[in-house]
Amino acid sequence: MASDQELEPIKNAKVLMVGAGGIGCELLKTLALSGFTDIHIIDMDTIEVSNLNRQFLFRQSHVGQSKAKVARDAVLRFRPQINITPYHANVKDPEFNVDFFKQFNVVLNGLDNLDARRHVNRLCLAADVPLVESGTTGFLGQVTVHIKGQTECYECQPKPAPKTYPVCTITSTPSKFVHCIVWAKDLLFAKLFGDKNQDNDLNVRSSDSANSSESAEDVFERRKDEDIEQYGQRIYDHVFGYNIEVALGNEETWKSRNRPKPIYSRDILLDKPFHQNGNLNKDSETDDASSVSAMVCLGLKNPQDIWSLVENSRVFLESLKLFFTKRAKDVGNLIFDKDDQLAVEFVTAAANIRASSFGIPMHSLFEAKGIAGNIVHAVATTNAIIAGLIVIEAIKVLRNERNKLRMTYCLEHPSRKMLLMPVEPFEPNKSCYVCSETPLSLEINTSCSKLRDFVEKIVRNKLGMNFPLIMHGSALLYEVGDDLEDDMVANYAANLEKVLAELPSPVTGGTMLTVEDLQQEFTCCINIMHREEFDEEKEPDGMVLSGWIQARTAENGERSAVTNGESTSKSSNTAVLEEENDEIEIITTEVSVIPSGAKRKLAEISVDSNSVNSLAASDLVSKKSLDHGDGNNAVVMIDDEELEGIKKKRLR
Ligand SMILES: Nc1ncnc2c1ncn2[C@@H]1O[C@H](COP(=O)(O)OP(=O)(O)OP(=O)(O)O)[C@@H](O)[C@H]1O
Ligand SMILES: [Zn+2]
Repeated sequence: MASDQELEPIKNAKVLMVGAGGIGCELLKTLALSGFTDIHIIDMDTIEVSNLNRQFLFRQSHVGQSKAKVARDAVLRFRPQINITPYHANVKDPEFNVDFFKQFNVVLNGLDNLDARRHVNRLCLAADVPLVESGTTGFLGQVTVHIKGQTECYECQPKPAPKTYPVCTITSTPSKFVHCIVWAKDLLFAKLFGDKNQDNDLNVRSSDSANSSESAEDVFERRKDEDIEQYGQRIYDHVFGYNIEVALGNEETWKSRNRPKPIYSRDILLDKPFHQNGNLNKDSETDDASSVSAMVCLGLKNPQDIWSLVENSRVFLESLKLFFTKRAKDVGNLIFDKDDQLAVEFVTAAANIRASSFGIPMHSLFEAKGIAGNIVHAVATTNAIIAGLIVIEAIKVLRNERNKLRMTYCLEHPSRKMLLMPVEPFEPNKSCYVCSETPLSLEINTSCSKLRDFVEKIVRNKLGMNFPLIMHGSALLYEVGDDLEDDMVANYAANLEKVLAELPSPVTGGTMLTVEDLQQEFTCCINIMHREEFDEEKEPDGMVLSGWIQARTAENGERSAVTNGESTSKSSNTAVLEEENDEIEIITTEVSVIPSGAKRKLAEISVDSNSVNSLAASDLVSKKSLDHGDGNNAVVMIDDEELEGIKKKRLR
């Protein structure tokens, strides 16, 4: 039992929790039961049915209500004497500025995306408030402590890039089910139901147009004289039949691979009644677009069943038809969403038919949804363990027990009979552009790239700034803010459309730009280097940001640099475990959010499409990672020798 004196720093502490989801619910409960009396909590979300299995402060009747507010009410029921202040808001909102952060003794993150984590990290640095950061993915989890000037900040280690697949694997030579899912989701689904202006590398030429001298017709366009059934069958035959035959013509490709088999709807659905077993669900007629389901229409009930090729073909045609008849308003704007039942049905069916063609085992809708949505099912126990560890570290921070601070990793399999691995925190990375003053370098074609490209791709996406201000010497090139004069707004808008070298204060090779985020109170300098050409596949942004290298470790010398993680907006608490330079990465990935109108290159096609969030365990744990199935989950095994190595890499 702790003495009154020991409890004093806890009782007097004012803490900020960010996120009231899986970790957040556990954390709020544990804080309240540990003696904390002044807790502020920010969460921007409302409660969803899918949260109820693990976010135990919420009940069915709370669905649709603010997570932060309901969590507060639930905890006050068993700890009525404490103060909990909820904010149903985005932590990136301007009200949560440096002054707001300064009122807290410690900030505790229970977030699920890189964007928000980076933002909180910067505010904690600017306000000089310690941050306890956390993340879980299935059985894996981690808690890290970040104190300005004493330990690494959250961004000291660059986050790994999302897992990507070579374009040709996706379009021509899939060998795993995940390749078929990526094809179905990022190419076929996007082509049929998404923004027509997006880049898409599906073969759009049919046999008719290939033979004709006229310019190729896009086979994915519905013809005027075609009913929806005919259209669906034509798409089916094109993507699973004709395109495979075309691919088979390239003999070289198949010398070392199994040849795929073209599949035509007439061969699969021949003589089969349209609705199987007579169990068509006639009651499925509904006007509610969100509940439209091909499975319901076809009487397929169990999402864990693996459908036959005939069933997959039926679901493919039915879901395509339903999109064009019941969800016609959405067509043209759709982005795959794991919570969109009809989209998941279509993608499952399309991926399975393609898998069947390439001799790859088919999967159930449940499994396909998990792969397409990058879902690693959350484990409530991991969240509870991690929340407990956050509170332990928070208490050490409040008691100023600097030497006792630990970053702790929750493993899937015990190592030396231990499931939890504590590691002393690292010192700050001297080349971190966030917590040190090291300038970054940007290679860019200053005579073609516009200021807008620089702002979108570098300042917002790579550097994660929300309210940027860009200066060249004393000349202001760009600024965002509510209180700007009209002529300044017009001036900055005009600057955005100018190429760098033609700005009022020209930006060319050798220019040093200062970029500042007024809300995050974060400044960094970027050394501009002019470069004429970029490799479209390897450098799709047409610019390369560098200078942010990994810190030295005592034993290994320089760590190799990995690329920056991308910023995102909405996310889900999902994860993959990836190999990177022989080290383990625990990565929280996010559901695709493709900004409307944004064009994506095929080179960027990935399971999680465009964003990754990492809690960089990479520098701590050597690994043997056994990839299971489609690479979404991996078993971590750490042997004794490796454990010794970890111990040696401690903060000096
Ligand atoms: N920028 C942000 N501002 C405030 N809260 C945020 C922000 N980003 C994420 N969050 C919150 O962090 C919490 C993370 O919780 P969790 O990882 O359990 O995700 P979830 O959305 O509840 O569940 P799932 O994604 O698995 O359906 C969510 O409640 C989410 O609303
Ligand atoms: Zn740093």
